Parts: sequence; structure tokens; C-alpha cells
Amino acid sequence: MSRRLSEGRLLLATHNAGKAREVAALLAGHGIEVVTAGELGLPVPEETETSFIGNATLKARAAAKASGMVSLADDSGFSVAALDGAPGVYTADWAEKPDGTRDYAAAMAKVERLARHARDRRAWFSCALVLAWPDGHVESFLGEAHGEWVWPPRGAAGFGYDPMFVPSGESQTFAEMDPARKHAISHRAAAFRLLSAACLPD
Ligand SMILES: O=P(O)(O)OP(=O)(O)OP(=O)(O)OC[C@H]1O[C@@H](n2cnc3c(O)ncnc32)[C@H](O)[C@@H]1O
Ligand SMILES: [Mg+2]
Repeated sequence: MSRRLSEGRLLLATHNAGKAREVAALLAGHGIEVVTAGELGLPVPEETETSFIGNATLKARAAAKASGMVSLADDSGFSVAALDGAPGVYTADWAEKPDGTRDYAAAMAKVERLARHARDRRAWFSCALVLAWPDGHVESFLGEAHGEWVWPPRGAAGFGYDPMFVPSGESQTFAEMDPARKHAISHRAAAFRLLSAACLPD
């Protein structure tokens, strides 16, 4: 049996505003008020694991311990078949500049430079969502969205690598489509559906 959330406040253990916006939208209407790790000034934990679930667990546990609140972390990334799944868990690292800021145009250009000669254009996003309670209990969920990478990047909505990904059966990139459409078919939405069925109050 999974442990369910009770109504009340939930800490979103992320410093990424794009993710926080999407997770808050997915939680809307469930009677749960959200506050983010960024708003509380919590430290950014070092992501030392080699899987999405591992890193999401580490982030959720650190936030629950620091705040005493039930915490939800998201660890996600972009994978390219021709690159054997890279950048994968290192998706954020590929965007990181020496001064610690991120350059997603450069990160997307790196993916294109490494993969441009491959005929196989398949790519996918993964999202691990982990809930951690202050007593150490965790619940974990994994979602994926499959499609193809495209070049040049298109669209200004969304965040991160959205402009270079077209999900299967769609013609627009995640960054061109209405945010509501991305919320219906994304890796984050897939993980959230599992979380919702297992852990949200009825
Ligand atoms: O760790 P937190 O604080 O949550 O924020 P982060 O941005 O560092 O998040 P991750 O460590 O999980 O790295 C995820 C990377 O994958 C990218 N990413 C994740 N979900 C995405 C989405 O829906 N669309 C585009 N890019 C996404 C995101 O921009 C990051 O570069
Ligand atoms: Mg991170």
C-alpha cells in the first residue's frame, strides 16, 4: 500500500522555475498548497546518483529533512537514442557554464553537433517524481515521453530542451504547443498520473 498525502502544504524540492510551474499546474485542484525550495531558501543538493529515481530521492529526502514538510522532488532529463541515452541524468550539466548559469541554446547545439550524422532521430524525456516524508518514507514514480529531436529549435514556451523535441504523433515541439497540451502528454504528466493514483487524497 502506498502512503497517501493529506491535504495541506507540500514542498516542491526544486530550484527550477519551469518545473515548479508545471508541477504546480498538475497539482492544481487537488487541495494541496505548494511552496518551493527556492522560496524557502533551501540549499541546492549535489546530485550524486546515476539514475533519475536516485537523484529525485536524494533531493526529496534532503528537503523533507531540512523543512520538516512532505517534499516532492523531480529529477528529469533528455535522452537521445543515437547518443546511447545521453545526456540523460547529465542533462542539466550539459547546459552549465563555468559561472554556474545555464545556456540551453548551447546545450541543444551540443546535442545536435554530436547526433547530426545519425539517421536514428529518436529521443525521449524522463521524469522521476519522488515524495519524501520527514520520517524517511518515500514513494517513487517514473514517466517518459517519446518522440524525435529536431533542428533548428522551435518555439518559446516551456523550458530547457523543449524547443528541440517533437513528441510522437505531434507536429509541434514542446516549446511550440499550448502548455495545456504539454501537460497532457509530457513525461512529467505521465509520472504525475502514477503519483496521483497512488498518493493523492481521494
Ligand atoms: O534539480 P532541480 O532543482 O529540480 O532543477 P534542475 O533544473 O537542476 O533539474 P534536474 O537536475 O532534474 O535536471 C533536469 C534537466 O532536464 C531539463 N528538463 C527537464 N524536464 C524538462 C522538460 O519538461 N522540458 C525541457 N527540458 C527539461 C531541465 O531543463 C534540466 O536541464
Ligand atoms: Mg538539478
